[in-house]
Amino acid sequence: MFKKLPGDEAQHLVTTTPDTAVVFRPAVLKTPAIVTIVIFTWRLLAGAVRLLWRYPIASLVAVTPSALSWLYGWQWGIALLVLVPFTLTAWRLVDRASFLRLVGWRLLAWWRRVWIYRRHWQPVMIVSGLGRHLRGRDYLPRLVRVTCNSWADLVMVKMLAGQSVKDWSDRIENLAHGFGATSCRVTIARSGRLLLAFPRRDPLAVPLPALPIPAVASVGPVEIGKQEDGTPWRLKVHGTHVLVAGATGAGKGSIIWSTIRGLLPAVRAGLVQIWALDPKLMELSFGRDLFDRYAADPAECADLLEKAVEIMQERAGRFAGVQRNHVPTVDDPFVLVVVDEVAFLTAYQSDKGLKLRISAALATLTTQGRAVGVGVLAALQDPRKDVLSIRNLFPDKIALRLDESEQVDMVLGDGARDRGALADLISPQPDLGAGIAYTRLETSPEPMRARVGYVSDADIRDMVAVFTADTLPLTVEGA
Ligand SMILES: Nc1ncnc2c1ncn2[C@@H]1O[C@H](COP(=O)(O)OP(=O)(O)OP(=O)(O)O)[C@@H](O)[C@H]1O
Repeated sequence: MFKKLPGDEAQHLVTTTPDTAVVFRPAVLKTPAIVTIVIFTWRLLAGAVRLLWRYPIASLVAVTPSALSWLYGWQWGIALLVLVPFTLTAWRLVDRASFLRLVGWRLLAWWRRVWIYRRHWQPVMIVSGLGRHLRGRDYLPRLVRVTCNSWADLVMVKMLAGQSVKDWSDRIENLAHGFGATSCRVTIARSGRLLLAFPRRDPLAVPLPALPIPAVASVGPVEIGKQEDGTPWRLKVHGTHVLVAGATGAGKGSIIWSTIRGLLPAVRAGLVQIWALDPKLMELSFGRDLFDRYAADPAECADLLEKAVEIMQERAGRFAGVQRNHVPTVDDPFVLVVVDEVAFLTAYQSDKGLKLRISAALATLTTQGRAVGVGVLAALQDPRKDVLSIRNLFPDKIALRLDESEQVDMVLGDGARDRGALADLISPQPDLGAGIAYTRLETSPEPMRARVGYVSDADIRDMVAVFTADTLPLTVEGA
């Protein structure tokens, strides 16, 4: 309220340098007290109206006990003060979900707005360079609204005129630390307005066990883990191609196995075939019985990829002019080509002939396969362009823990790290960071943080056991 006015600065300009003959003192005009009183009264009234307008319920809660005491006696005011928290606690115990939706998150948002964001807004904006202090006056972006959900505070901000989204995305670390959060995600709400997400807690801090094998045979997005907001992480594999990049031990195996696990009933029903390429001879050999085709030797891998291209071209010829999208059936199942450590077959392949054949087949599959029901799920450790030149042919990408910050944009596309995909900062400790990933889907530029379930060796053995014993559920989606 007691902001410095521009005139206040002038009072301190008293003289020039001591040895000069010219001394000047700016004229200071005394403002009559009544003008100051009117200004402050006006500000007080405007503030009260604004408060009522923005927080009608909170204002009502604050005003009602005083009004009751004044009208009917203090006992009524006290009774209300006891009754309201009692009722709210009872409501929370009986129906937590409706309490949180209607009251809990609003109260929390109000409290966090006042205690965290309003209190620290001015220093954080000035120090981070998002606000300006010019001639005694602060020019700050406006804090429009704070809302809360189960995992984060969502802060709507009106940028200063002339600011760009990049000015904000370059300062996500300043914002996160300034407001006491571990990270900050920036999204555009509408022209001139941004939505900043500050996670309050990390629902992905604890490893997730492997998800149960679904009861229904479906090729639809496969549930493989949990997203940061607590909702299931569903990975689409039919109708797209997915590239998974991560340093060694980041959890690439978990993504591959969780996807296979989710597709298992559909494989049993004949709607999906999984073709596995395992040049490292480690990851996929474990579940060989689950795959329709399996290759480890580079020459066999080249043959297998060319076979997939053949099926793709045969289907393309048959579907031309008849159907534009593939519907999985027993006659034309969805073929998922899973490649573990694709760079072994491309960049690190010493046989030039094989390397050319494999790269050409992969490029053909990733450019033409999705409409005819042939998809590629490829994992790699090193996302540099020379390691995998066809990186951009994968519409959907997943970045697990990466070694360097520059690799994030290589995998997820330009600007992904600035928007909050801090894949290089994921903990290398397996229980804290393995399986945590940022994904960027073809349909959305915003990176999403999630953790995949951990499919252990015992889980894979169980999968093979139920699959070979034919004890999987065989309910087909939509049947
Ligand atoms: N989803 C997960 N949740 C928790 N821990 C995990 C998860 N996935 C993997 N881990 C842990 O990380 C270790 C390494 O995982 P994994 O072998 O899948 O990584 P990778 O990226 O495939 O490594 P590499 O490139 O060396 O094959 C596992 O032994 C396990 O302890």
